Amino acid sequence: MANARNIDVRELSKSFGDIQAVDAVSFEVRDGEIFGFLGPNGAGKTTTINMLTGLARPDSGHIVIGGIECSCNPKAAQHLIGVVPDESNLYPELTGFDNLCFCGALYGMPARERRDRARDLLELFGLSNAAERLFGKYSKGMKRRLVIAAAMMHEPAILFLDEPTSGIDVQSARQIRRLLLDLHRAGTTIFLTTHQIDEAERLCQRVAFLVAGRIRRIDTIDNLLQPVRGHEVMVFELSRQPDAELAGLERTFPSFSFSCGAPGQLAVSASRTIPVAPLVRYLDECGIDVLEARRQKMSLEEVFVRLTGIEAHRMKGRK
Ligand SMILES: Nc1ncnc2c1ncn2[C@@H]1O[C@H](COP(=O)(O)OP(=O)(O)OP(=O)(O)O)[C@@H](O)[C@H]1O
Repeated sequence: MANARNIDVRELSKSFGDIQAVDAVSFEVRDGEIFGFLGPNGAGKTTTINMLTGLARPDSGHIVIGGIECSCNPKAAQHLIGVVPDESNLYPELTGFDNLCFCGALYGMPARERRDRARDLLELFGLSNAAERLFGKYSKGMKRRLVIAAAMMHEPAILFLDEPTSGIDVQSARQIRRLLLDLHRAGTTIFLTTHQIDEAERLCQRVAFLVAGRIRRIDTIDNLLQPVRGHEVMVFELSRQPDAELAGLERTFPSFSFSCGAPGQLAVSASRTIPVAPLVRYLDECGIDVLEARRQKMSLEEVFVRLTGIEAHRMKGRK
């Protein structure tokens, strides 16, 4: 059924010369959810969001936003959406307030209405004190907040954000995540791209894992975390490489799995709590000192690595 706040994407593809940036991607974003598009650099996230927001033309496929087929009626679809690009699209020589009013004018809002809305959004985004300051003088975090406010001027049902917290300080990123959760609570559907797995875990109800232009998996965070729930991993830093002791460890502790990672590192995993003392004693009897033992939190990151084979640190490389 047509719904003013959902997105339906079928078999969407786009290539640049020989590069298949997006390859027959299909997914649905449900009414009022925060949906994350997660993938490493070059996975095709920006190309997808650009097609969804009318900034790039698909080679093939269908995009339906709020029940409107975008290729037939792009203008009507545009009215339903707000877009927060990865680069700022506002004017440095205008104040924050004037930038918002200008965006409102582009959407045909009457002068009074856009001034009221601009004031409300500056308040909501914690920027009232900077309303009359030039946008060019804002800090990076303030700029990002104003760019989101600008995208919300015409009260869109659906908000698109490309890497909303990349390149800003931790506190501003936290503030932006809080704002997105507030918008979500107010009923806005949010589609965001990110290469930060922990951000997706904190914000989204569902995520799609995108690798090399294709979707590997789409599911709720809850379902994705199911296989690692109750699972525990301990990492031991040792005084020497424990390769020769692996067989003995496996015989003595049959319910644990052991693997050697970085030099001098032993990873122990189990589907129950791992007691540290017996392992330390065993290693001590083998003449190996335990320098450090730490419990690893099982997270969406672990699930992503298992499903895609891509290590988390590769996700975090910047362009
Ligand atoms: N205008 C373009 N011309 C040529 N190739 C492009 C263009 N835009 C994107 N690509 C290529 O398409 C692929 C997908 O790029 P895209 O920017 O969509 O990925 P991404 O997941 O957003 O990555 P990032 O996190 O680095 O922004 C990459 O191989 C990229 O080099």
